[in-house]
Amino acid sequence: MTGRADGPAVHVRGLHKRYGAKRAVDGLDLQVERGEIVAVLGPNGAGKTTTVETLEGFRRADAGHVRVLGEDPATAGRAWRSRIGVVLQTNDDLAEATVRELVHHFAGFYPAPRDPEDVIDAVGLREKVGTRARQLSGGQRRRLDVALGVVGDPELLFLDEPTTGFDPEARLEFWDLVEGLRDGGTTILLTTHYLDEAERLADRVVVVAQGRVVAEGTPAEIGGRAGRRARVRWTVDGVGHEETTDSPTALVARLAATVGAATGEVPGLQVLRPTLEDVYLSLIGEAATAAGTSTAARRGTGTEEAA
Ligand SMILES: Nc1ncnc2c1ncn2[C@@H]1O[C@H](COP(=O)(O)OP(=O)(O)OP(=O)(O)O)[C@@H](O)[C@H]1O
Repeated sequence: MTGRADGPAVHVRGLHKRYGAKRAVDGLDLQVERGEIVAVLGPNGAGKTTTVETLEGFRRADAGHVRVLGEDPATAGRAWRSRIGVVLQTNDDLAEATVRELVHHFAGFYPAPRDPEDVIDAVGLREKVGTRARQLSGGQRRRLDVALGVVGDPELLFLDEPTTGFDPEARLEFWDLVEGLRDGGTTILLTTHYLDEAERLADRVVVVAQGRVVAEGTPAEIGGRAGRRARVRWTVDGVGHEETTDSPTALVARLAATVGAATGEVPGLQVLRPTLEDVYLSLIGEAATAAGTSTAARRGTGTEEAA
């Protein structure tokens, strides 16, 4: 196998893709290092699927430099494809086959697959090995999709909204599975609308809006999250108080010495730090405002010209 550890897994500069007049991807840059889990977040229509499908070789870019495992997906051949894993929805044509038959069958497509029985264990389908695909629940079916995506032992795995429709317990188990794949050396590019999923799994988060990256960083630091001010709440005689501060520990110590002096407790005390969701919503809000302003500016110019 060539260069399993060479260069970034994904290197994209200035990716553009239009559908008619719609700029779905508008100058997007993205880098994924080997061994990372990167989560791509963004509102509906931001261009995530278009980007990911371009990286998978299913769509052609209009412009830009795209390298996935060192090759251009638009021209890469079968050997390259066997090094990436794509989790597709289980094809209905295969619904009569059992879990075991499908995982073994797919393993046969790859030059150096994982042991199919290990994969069945890893996705938690041991009890369902003899069950036909059409008889699986939605969450079990998605696990089967993942099994088929990883059985080839990919270097790079694309997971597109993998836990949509999962119950909470299944999501937790799935997250363990993804972390196990990362610990085994698989690079993972994840798209998700679940911010808790990104926070739990991602080494880095990339926020896409209007076809571009508007922010990226670790879940703890993206958008200046680590430096954002904390809100401290407490109550005195049933009346709520709130203060925003850079030094919540000092404020809490002061409250303990004053409000809490008599009982040793500060009633209703809460220290609230910005969540990933707070930061994400403000980032895409800012991006929408900026885009709205520039659209309005363009429209204004157009109107003047027409008048
Ligand atoms: N085949 C297509 N033909 C025309 N327009 C398309 C096509 N695919 C996507 N688009 C448009 O391109 C834009 C980006 O779509 P894309 O599916 O990449 O977004 P997304 O970020 O994946 O959204 P979601 O979170 O809803 O899956 C949208 O405005 C969409 O309507």
